[in-house]
Amino acid sequence: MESLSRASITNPGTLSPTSSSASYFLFPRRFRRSNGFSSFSGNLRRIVSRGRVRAEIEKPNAREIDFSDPEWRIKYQKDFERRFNIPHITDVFPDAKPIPSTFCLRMRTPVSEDFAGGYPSDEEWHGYINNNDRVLLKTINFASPNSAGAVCIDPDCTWVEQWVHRAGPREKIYFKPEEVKAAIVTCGGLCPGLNDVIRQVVITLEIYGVKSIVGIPFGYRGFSNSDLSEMPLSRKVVQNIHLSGGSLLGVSRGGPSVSDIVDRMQEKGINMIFVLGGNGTHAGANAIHEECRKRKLKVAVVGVPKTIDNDILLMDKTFGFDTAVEEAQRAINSAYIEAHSAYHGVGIVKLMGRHSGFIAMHASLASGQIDICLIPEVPFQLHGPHGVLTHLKYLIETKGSAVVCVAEGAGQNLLQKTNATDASGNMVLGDIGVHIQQETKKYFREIGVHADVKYIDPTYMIRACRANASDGILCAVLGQNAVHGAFAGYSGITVGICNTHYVYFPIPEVIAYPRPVDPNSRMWHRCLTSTGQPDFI
Ligand SMILES: Nc1ncnc2c1ncn2[C@@H]1O[C@H](COP(=O)(O)OP(=O)(O)O)[C@@H](O)[C@H]1O
Ligand SMILES: O=P(O)(O)OC[C@H]1O[C@](O)(COP(=O)(O)O)[C@@H](O)[C@@H]1O
Ligand SMILES: [Mg+2]
Repeated sequence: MESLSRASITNPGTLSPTSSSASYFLFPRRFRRSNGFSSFSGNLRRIVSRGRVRAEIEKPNAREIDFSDPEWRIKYQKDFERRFNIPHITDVFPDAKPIPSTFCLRMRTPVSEDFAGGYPSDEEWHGYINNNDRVLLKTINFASPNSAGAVCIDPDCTWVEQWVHRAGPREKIYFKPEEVKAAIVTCGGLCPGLNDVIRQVVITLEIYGVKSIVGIPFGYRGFSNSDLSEMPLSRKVVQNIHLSGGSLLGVSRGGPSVSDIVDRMQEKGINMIFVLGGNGTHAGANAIHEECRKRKLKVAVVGVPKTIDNDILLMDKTFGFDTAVEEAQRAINSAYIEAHSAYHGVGIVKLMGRHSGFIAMHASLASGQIDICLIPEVPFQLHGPHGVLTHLKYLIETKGSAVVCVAEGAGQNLLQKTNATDASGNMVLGDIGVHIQQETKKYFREIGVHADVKYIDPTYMIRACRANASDGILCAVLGQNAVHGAFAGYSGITVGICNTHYVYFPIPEVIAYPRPVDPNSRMWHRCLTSTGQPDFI
């Protein structure tokens, strides 16, 4: 099978160091891991003053910013508005005429059982949102770059309003429901909540009156394998799917080229596609959107970010993350009980997080049972006087037991590189959990101290769970908003939650690089306060 060609994502240039009070540097090399994204480098910066990290500098815009220009703030805002503008069908079809929305809130029960004729309604008001509604992206006005967790644009941390588009149903729509053939595809790894999103997309499409809804089996691969046929979807089919984990449609990595996908879409007459997946899937979705524009096809491509790793930029969180953190508690608690009940017990739990340690950080904080939390963003040594193993010895001597939580992408510099990639082009990581387990056993054997080491890897058990209540709600809102976005005529967008409000983002802005845990953030500080761990460098 031909491998999917990589979309090129705009690389947002560099920020010019214009202030004498601060110097700028890029995040160290470890933040520039290759995951197949051409643009994942050099976007995160920090202000350093007298060797100390003060604030994190925001991703700059495409042009260099000259902070000595009195107009820089206005210019930045204008550029921000341009970057976060969401692509619309009328960009390519200026003559496209909108029609009044068929989405309605108050409905009468349809006469037939199939719901596909849409729901009759007598009501005039349906809770539409205005196209010009906006949501504030950043809500803290940092008074100083020294304020903990400060994220700044300039060295003085000037307040700059950044507005993004509010999600929701619009009064006017750009697709006639009877002319829509909608498809849903789920790509990448599993994540709790996929079925919840599929369900809401289908239900909402039916409310608009769409009759033709299909699921593409096994991710983008479903577009190329002739033995995989599309799955007809309706409210009846999806009614109970959220009661189990996984994806009704199946998932996969790799697949056909973007041009082949769009060929298949044309053959099948698909003009609305909902793409559920992580940063790789979204890169694909954006490339599909671009290809449709190039071919002058009136197609809406809308993403719903899916990743338990929570590594999509600018969002409060992605669906499935809460469930993953909650489910991780069971593994951590087991590790704690094992360690606590053994003489000199050491429990080690590995959690997912290829580039980002969000699950490990939140699960450690939530459990209150973790002594050492190791994440990809914070380097550590195992050996030596400041290493993890020396601290484990100290914990065993003082507390009698210890529990370690490690994210799968942590400490990769300590392992032999495999240089292998999966079908999607993601680096295959070395197993840091097994490595720490082996090194811990070896270390205590060598120093002649008894240690009872137990290792738990619950990663696939966590991923296969059904969504918890809070993720269930998030999935429902995101699924509904994805459909509203498509009908409103937007394409190349994705949905997200931002300061508890729901928004549309242009895809490239949220996948420019995998969102990392900021070691300068309050949340990481809180995690350190909870574990009481020292630096391991
Ligand atoms: N840069 C890219 N351009 C186009 N498609 C991509 C790109 N990166 C990944 N994909 C495709 O997206 C799908 C999912 O990607 P993957 O990285 O495995 O998962 P995720 O979307 O969860 O990050 C795969 O079918 C893969 O081939
Ligand atoms: O074994 P698989 O299916 O490749 O999945 C492993 C990966 O899945 C993840 O949980 C999520 O990855 P995606 O967001 O790409 O689906 C990663 O943390 C992990 O490396
Ligand atoms: Mg990914």
